[in-house]
Amino acid sequence: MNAERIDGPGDIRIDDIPEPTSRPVTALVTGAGQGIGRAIALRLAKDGANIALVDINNEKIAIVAKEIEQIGRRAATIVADVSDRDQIYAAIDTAEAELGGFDIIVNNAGIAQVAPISEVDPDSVRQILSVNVEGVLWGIQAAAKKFIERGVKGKIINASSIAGHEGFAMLGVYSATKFAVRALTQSAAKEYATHGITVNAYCPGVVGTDMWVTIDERFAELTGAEKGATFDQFVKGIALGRAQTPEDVANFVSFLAGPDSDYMTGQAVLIDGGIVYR
Ligand SMILES: NC(=O)C1=CN([C@@H]2O[C@H](COP(=O)(O)OP(=O)(O)OC[C@H]3O[C@@H](n4cnc5c(N)ncnc54)[C@H](O)[C@@H]3O)[C@@H](O)[C@H]2O)C=CC1
Ligand SMILES: CC(=O)C(C)=O
Repeated sequence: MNAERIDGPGDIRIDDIPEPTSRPVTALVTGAGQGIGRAIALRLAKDGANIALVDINNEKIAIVAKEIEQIGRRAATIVADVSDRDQIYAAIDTAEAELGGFDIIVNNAGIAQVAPISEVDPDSVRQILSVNVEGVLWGIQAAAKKFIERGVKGKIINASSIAGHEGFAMLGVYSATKFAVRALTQSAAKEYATHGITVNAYCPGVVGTDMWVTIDERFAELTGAEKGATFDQFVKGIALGRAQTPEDVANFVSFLAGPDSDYMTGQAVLIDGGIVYR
């Protein structure tokens, strides 16, 4: 038997199994100041990446930067609003200049809106569309341009939600933005595949972050529910029986950012403990 061959069917050679990436990669994470974005930034740093932390909140990303330095990776803090296209392009330039590369973008920043459809108004709709949809769109566009310019087979990873697979009462506009993220993910995957760029999305369920505190408070105002009751009710609907942690999401994003997902593109994967089944 050829010593380089692995027993079993097929024609796999040991040499064909990829080595883990040998150089540190640079990942840019938006909404990295807290919650899911912070957990993703820390996890990707543990995986070996240097991290560009993008957020509108400077104090929060400064704290996360210190945590990343404790892990032994480098961090750049970049204050930018994802809804502003120029700021996203500038953020990527800064990340590349400060960290010496740019390989992965996680378009994580997002905001929630809780309102019945009968009450939504044009300003609030424009605001959530600009952050959750335009923010992801500009991130995809700017990252893909840079990857193509540099010949990098980069990874684009977007935040959708269970609400991107199913419309929820009082979350209609939010749900619409997260369906839109799935559409952008699929279209971009098709447009950029020939450059070796992959585009995927993660769809969390009920994650105990500040976003859910706000959602719960707003449900309480609108429905008269006790504070905490809406969150508890959503958690009761989770097959695995507990709320999701930001780290549960980050574990999956680590897979999307790493070489094991190289043959996957255009997918928006539910990682929700069993709430929505598709
Ligand atoms: N918390 C949850 O249960 C779920 C969250 N998601 C999505 O995951 C993503 C992260 O959510 P969380 O960590 O829970 O939110 P969060 O509200 O705890 O944190 C969001 C972060 O994004 C930043 N941010 C907000 N607007 C921004 C803008 N225009 N530009 C740059 N940064 C901005 C905030 O300053 C904050 O640091 C969002 O896209 C959200 O829609 C999806 C499914 C479930
Ligand atoms: C916050 C979120 O994405 C929900 C309620 O699905």
